[in-house]
Amino acid sequence: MKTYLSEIFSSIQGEGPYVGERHLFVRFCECHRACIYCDTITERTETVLIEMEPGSGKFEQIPNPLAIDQVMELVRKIDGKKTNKRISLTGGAPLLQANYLQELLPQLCGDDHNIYLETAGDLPQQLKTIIEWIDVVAMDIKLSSVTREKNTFPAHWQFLKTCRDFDVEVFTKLVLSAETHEGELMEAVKGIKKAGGADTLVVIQPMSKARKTDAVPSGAQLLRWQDKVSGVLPNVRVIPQTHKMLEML
Ligand SMILES: Nc1nc2[nH]cc(C(=O)O)c2c(=O)[nH]1
Ligand code: SF4
Ligand SMILES: [Mg+2]
Repeated sequence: MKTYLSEIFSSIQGEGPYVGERHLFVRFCECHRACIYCDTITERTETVLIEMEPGSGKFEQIPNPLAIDQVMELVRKIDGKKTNKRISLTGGAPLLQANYLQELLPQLCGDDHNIYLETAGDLPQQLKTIIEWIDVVAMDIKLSSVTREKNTFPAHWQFLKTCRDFDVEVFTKLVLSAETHEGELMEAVKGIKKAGGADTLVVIQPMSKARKTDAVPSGAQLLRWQDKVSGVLPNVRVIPQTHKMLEML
């Protein structure tokens, strides 16, 4: 089996509650969504860019698609000394490649890697097929007032409930822009409470300026939303994308 990857690199996790940890990022091509703030190329690429020496800005290119053995060999080469605390599967949408992950993840776990899944959080059926190998799920709850797409709350609730049913560590991430509709935000938070429980961690991630939008939220908006959200779910943190401040991958 083969898959299309866009990048493999080691960096400092820049998002969420594990911010600051060293992670090995494996980025999958292709996505079923089109968030207006997307900062990633989501098309299939001809080659995968591999930063063999972290932070060097120098990339080896290997033609896509990649077989499982090729990915395992690359991971062993880059992370031979196990300097990375976790392997972050990101995209694009890694869950679109669930069949591939069913073969790759047992091998990565066999090498004792901790698996962190970065996901749009809306493909519950695909999640079920690989959840046994996942250690941490970083799931988005997409607001249509922010993404400019149609609402997908029911899929998010099923997804979050699946994480809870399988007892897998999960946190929710709400990317908020200046255009966030407060009613939609509060509906999302109530949905999170119902599907995930009152102890579910909510990370508010202020949208970063992107190619198609510069509607970054103000400090006053973030403070207001943190107050409102914490009225429903007490465990809420505002964490910006720190790797962008550092101009790192
Ligand atoms: N440093 C760093 N941290 C990240 N956390 C989530 C990322 C992503 O693109 O999914 C990301 C990324 O691209 N780089
Ligand atoms: S889900 Fe992620 S990768 Fe896909 S379009 Fe949205 S921001 Fe981009
Ligand atoms: Mg990113």
